[in-house]
Amino acid sequence: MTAKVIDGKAFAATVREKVAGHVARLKEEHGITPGLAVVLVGEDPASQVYVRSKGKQTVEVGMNSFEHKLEADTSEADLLALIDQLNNDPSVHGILVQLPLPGHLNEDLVINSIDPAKDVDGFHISNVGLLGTGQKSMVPCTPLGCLMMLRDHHGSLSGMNAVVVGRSNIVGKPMAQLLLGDSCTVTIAHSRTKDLPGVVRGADIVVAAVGRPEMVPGDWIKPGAMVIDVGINRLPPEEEGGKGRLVGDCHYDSCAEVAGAITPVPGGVGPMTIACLLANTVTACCRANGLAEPEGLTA
Ligand SMILES: NC(=O)C1=CN([C@@H]2O[C@H](COP(=O)(O)OP(=O)(O)OC[C@H]3O[C@@H](n4cnc5c(N)ncnc54)[C@H](OP(=O)(O)O)[C@@H]3O)[C@@H](O)[C@H]2O)C=CC1
Ligand SMILES: Nc1nc(=O)c2c([nH]1)NC[C@@H]1CN(c3ccc(C(=O)N[C@@H](CCC(=O)O)C(=O)O)cc3)C=[N+]21
Repeated sequence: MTAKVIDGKAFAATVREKVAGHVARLKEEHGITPGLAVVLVGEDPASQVYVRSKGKQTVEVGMNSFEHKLEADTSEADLLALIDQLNNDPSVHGILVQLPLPGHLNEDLVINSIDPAKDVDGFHISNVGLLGTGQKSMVPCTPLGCLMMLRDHHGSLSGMNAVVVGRSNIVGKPMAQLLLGDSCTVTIAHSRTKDLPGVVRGADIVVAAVGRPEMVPGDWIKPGAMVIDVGINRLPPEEEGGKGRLVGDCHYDSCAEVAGAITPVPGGVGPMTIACLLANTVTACCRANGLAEPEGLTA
């Protein structure tokens, strides 16, 4: 079997089109322009690339983009003061603080200082609790993008065995919650899991969010399973120079031989993450203004 390739890049473009339509309507009918503020602390090159790409796409769908770049040695008090200012700015509907933060800053404290209604990452404890209890919340962008692709490819996920490899707060745990919400039987695996190959072999849906290049080989995959590869790993550059190849947490070629469907890296989960960030910003803007929120853009 050769897997169907799930084209996250193309899917993300359709999500952005929907977002752009809602943005245009908000402007025409209500005179409101959704705004997204992105805060970057420090100069991590990968983070700078993502922040630039988010800003560009925010503007392309007609929203306002506010970029705040702070020095790597910014104090916690200064960062909290900026967040307070953004919380109180009515032109800002979404706030994203790029992670990871430099070590001297308390990530939990910073994230929990964001107004939950503007927390478009869905990382605030209040949104985590709402998601865990099946209530309306802001849903983390990466898991939301994965869920959209799974539903689009398969329809109902009810009763399927899903294995999420990785238990981070930003990907693994919220992914498991969303799959549970769609009535999957969910297993969360991690570095202490016994017989990981055996666990993964039982999965109809595999979501790999580990951060280890090409860790999941094809012989762990049940024939016909759906493989969602969240990993973004840059291999060391070759001698000829250049940036080094980008690979996922799954060994693409061998997994694609057995899977029913697979997301590539790049061009899979990554573009969907950014599209869902824009979708969450429109959703937050509608909620803030007491307007009906767009359908099909959240879980
Ligand atoms: N495409 C996108 O939009 C995004 C991509 N990413 C990428 O996804 C990957 C995961 O990110 P993130 O969740 O933040 O990573 P974290 O480092 O926070 O978590 C990694 C998880 O993988 C588990 N793990 C590590 N080694 C193994 C192993 N050998 N076997 C089984 N489990 C293991 C860890 O287990 P334990 O808890 O026991 O240590 C941990 O739960 C990264 O490559 C990251 O770059 C992240 C966010 C967005
Ligand atoms: N508060 C916060 N929210 C995040 O959502 C967040 C974060 N911090 N910190 C970092 C991770 C990582 N992340 C990615 C988003 C898009 C791509 C993406 O678009 N990747 C392209 C390739 C990009 C390239 O070539 O480098 C692709 O997969 O096709 C990747 C990774 C969001 N994250």
